[in-house]
Amino acid sequence: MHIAIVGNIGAGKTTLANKLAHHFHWEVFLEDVDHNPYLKDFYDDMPRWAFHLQVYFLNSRFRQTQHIKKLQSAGKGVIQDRTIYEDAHIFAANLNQSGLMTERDYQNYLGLFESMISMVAPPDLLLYLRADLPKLIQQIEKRNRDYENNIKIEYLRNLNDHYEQWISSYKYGKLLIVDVNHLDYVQNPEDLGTIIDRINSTLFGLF
Ligand SMILES: Nc1ncnc2c1ncn2[C@@H]1O[C@H](COP(=O)(O)OP(=O)(O)O)[C@@H](O)[C@H]1O
Ligand SMILES: Nc1ncnc2c1ncn2[C@H]1C[C@H](O)[C@@H](COP(=O)(O)O)O1
Repeated sequence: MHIAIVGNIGAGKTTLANKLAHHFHWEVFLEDVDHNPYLKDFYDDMPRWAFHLQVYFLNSRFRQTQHIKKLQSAGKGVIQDRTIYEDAHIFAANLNQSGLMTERDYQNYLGLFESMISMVAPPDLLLYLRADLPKLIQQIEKRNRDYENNIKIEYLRNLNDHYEQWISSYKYGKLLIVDVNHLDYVQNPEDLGTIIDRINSTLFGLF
């Protein structure tokens, strides 16, 4: 079983991924953030580092999918924090449309993505954490990563628009949308229980 958690920056993916992995006794795959050699530079100068960062994330995410595939064939359950689809359909697309990644670099990137995606199996369940801008901003501030302090509201809004568009046409498998605007699964175990019930119901028909 493979559940992938998707959503904008600060939506609560990592927090939920860890909690679900603990609950189901499955392995968790987090993003390569702390050792990412481009992320800080990217936030300082997006046009300069957009292509480098996208190639880095794409490769890191592709490796992760191959690792997940092996675990799945060994019968293990996996929770994944963010997917390779978001790199291309959300982040790279947004950078290109916002004029922060040239058409030449974007087409080059897409070529690479297309070559890789045929070898990627979609998750059994895609769990989308939908959050409005105030919730995202509040949680990004709460997490307080230096390099995210100057993220523009416009950037988050554009990403949210891309998420909504992508989710509305997602057809690779089961999809569960969770509105996290009024959920606090950090403090409130009942909120976590509600999400777990919905996962069980969507995946196994249980409640
Ligand atoms: N539903 C929630 N309610 C309250 N706080 C949350 C919730 N989800 C996440 N947080 C907090 O918000 C911050 C960002 O969450 P995180 O899981 O790192 O988001 P993401 O991985 O989507 O970027 C963390 O400090 C986390 O504890
Ligand atoms: N593909 C990506 N392009 C640009 N930025 C990305 C990409 N994937 C992740 N990120 C950034 C967004 C955040 O600053 C960190 C971690 O993501 P988070 O949603 O907080 O887990 O990496």
